[in-house]
Amino acid sequence: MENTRSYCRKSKDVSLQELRDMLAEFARVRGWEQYHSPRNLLLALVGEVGELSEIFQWKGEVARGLPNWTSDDKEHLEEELSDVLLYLIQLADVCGLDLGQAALSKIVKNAQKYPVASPPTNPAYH
Ligand SMILES: Nc1ccn([C@H]2C[C@H](O)[C@@H](COP(=O)(O)OP(=O)(O)OP(=O)(O)O)O2)c(=O)n1
Repeated sequence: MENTRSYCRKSKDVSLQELRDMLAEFARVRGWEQYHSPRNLLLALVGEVGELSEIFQWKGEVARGLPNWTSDDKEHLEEELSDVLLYLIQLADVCGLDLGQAALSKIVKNAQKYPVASPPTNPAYH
């Protein structure tokens, strides 16, 4: 499992559980579990959110689909988004939480809070 080729397999769908297990193994074989406390992972996550923000900084509004971005720019964005996701998954894991189930529950809650029949403007912005 701990080889680059197994990380690079092309998969149509990858589950949060699969990513969680790969990350746990990644940390375990490097002896990094001791550093992966909830607080440290949260700080790492926030740091990566900062790196993600830098990509958009000073660019002005960006069109959906990023039509004018180079493939290098898009690859950089993919990497920073992944860093955020991977730290988020690890944070949930070391907190003993099931992030996939939590997200599903939150989507249900969101739908109840913002029913389709509510006014046309999104109340979250008011
Ligand atoms: N203790 C660590 C260190 C790294 N990673 C993983 C999660 C992220 O996906 C990635 C972060 O690695 P870097 O700290 O090297 O950050 P970047 O990839 O953003 O590199 P740089 O900051 O040089 O752009 O590696 C991890 O799980 N645990």
